Amino acid sequence: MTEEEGKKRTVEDATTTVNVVQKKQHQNRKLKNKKYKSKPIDPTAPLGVLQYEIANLLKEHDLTSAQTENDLKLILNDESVAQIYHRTVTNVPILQLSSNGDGLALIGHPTNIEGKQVVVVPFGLPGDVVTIKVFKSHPTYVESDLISIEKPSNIRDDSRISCRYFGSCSGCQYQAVAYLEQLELKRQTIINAYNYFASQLKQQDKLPEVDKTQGSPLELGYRTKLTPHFNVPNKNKEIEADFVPALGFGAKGRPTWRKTDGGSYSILDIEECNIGTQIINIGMKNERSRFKEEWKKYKNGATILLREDTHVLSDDNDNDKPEIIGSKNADGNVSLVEIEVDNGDKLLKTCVTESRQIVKEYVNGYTFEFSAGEFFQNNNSILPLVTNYVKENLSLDGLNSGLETYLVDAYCGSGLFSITCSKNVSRVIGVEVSADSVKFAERNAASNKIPNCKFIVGKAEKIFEDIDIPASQTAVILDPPRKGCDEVFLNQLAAFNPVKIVYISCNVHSQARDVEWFINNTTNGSQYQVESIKGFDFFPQTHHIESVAVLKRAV
Ligand SMILES: C[S@@+](CC[C@H](N)C(=O)[O-])C[C@H]1O[C@@H](n2cnc3c(N)ncnc32)[C@H](O)[C@@H]1O
Repeated sequence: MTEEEGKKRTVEDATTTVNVVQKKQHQNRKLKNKKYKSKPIDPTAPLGVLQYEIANLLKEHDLTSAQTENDLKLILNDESVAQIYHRTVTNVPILQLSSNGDGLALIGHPTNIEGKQVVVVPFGLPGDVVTIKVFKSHPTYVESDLISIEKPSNIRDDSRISCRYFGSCSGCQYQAVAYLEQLELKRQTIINAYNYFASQLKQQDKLPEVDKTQGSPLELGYRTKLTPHFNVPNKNKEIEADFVPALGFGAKGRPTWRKTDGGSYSILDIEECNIGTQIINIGMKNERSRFKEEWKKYKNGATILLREDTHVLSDDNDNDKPEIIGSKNADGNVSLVEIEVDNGDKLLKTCVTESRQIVKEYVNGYTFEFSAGEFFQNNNSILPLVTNYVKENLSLDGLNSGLETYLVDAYCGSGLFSITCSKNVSRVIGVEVSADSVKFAERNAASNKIPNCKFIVGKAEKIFEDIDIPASQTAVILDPPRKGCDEVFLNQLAAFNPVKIVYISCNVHSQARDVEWFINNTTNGSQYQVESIKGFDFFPQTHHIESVAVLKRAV
């Protein structure tokens, strides 16, 4: 610690001592009777994962949870105690990164001289030394706002930040970090996830080393879908004649004590988003102008859909020109972006705002159509790399050569993996709960001239009702939503006993939980080994990571 840092620490400790005295004085006052109500949390959702991260931080620093508890009853019932908790703290070293991309640190406890508080610092990077304002308390941690960076981390380079909203928008966390470093941070998120949620497999030495994260070919301008939203003020609230609500994304690092003009304090007004594609940003500009006129028609808030639609332009056939429907500019013309890609194709991009409108994407030579409001992956640039990787890891080509091979695509959406992995497979069966997506999966198989795909509407486990393909010649793709697979499905998957499982997930925590449960708790699970785990960076500049785990039946 430098002399200057030492002085700051002394000031902080002195403040803490004064606060303890103040707190004791206030303890004698009559308390109101507000109670803290904790809400149930999915352990694999960000707040659930935070509890694992806190436990890990305490272990590393030899602290007990009793030493870091916050007295919520006191804070809720005595304003002056709340003021003691919610204070500015200087000279705070950021120790770790949460999987949500926030810094984690330990600060002195305001009412327990022996204790510490765990503090979450948005936009803090490990190695930063920062000044923070604590503004909200929870039983096991406090939330803070980053006020200033006293000493930057060696992975921080603020000159890299290319978005004017970075630091107050909840969308991106890592714009100040070099891209290769971002990939390493995300690899660490995967390692941590398996440590927390597959700890038995870790202890049993049944987990491979996590591979290097595959980067996205586009680091900015990649998002083909954005959904800015707005809230309408309560009709009893007086508003200025020219008032327009904020239209954008969740605000972060801007707590209620820092009020701004207009809109809800929880939504940040956004005019452009530099992780969005060019046409999505043009659509955002168009729709913002329209929204200024039209927001009063809405009783409550709403979300505006901006989804990129792509057409390959054919020079020689005028009849092939696409029907152009999409977001219009102030002159009433549909906004278009024309680009030429490496193979010489000319692509025409529009921005669709109607959730039922059909849009197109091109992946690895295949064309996909789907309803704009339904699920489709959001970063087209990385899809050829992911689909190739999944295909290679199904290893259907080399499976007992001469025999027929089969693929089951559970949670198949509009057929992305079924279709891109269908070559050299005898049959593909996809299952998907959304009937609309299944309709498009069938249509996509037909338009791509893939005759061997069949799709079923239903929950993933429906696939096992009448399965007539041999498990020893079958590989299974899983790509569930964030909450992961349920036990009913995993039990039936294990009973079916396929040779290979490729599990793709946008929530590596539920993936790790499912992989451990499948191997250690299902009938045939112990026959499987985890062959590889690799991250794919679908969302550069953000904390999100897509993880692909490959499981192989060893016997
Ligand atoms: C992450 S998306 C993956 C879609 C597809 N694999 C793709 O990459 O385009 C998850 C899909 O699972 C579907 N889904 C959600 N719960 C399901 C369930 N219990 N059974 C089957 N499909 C489900 C959703 O509708 C969604 O299309």
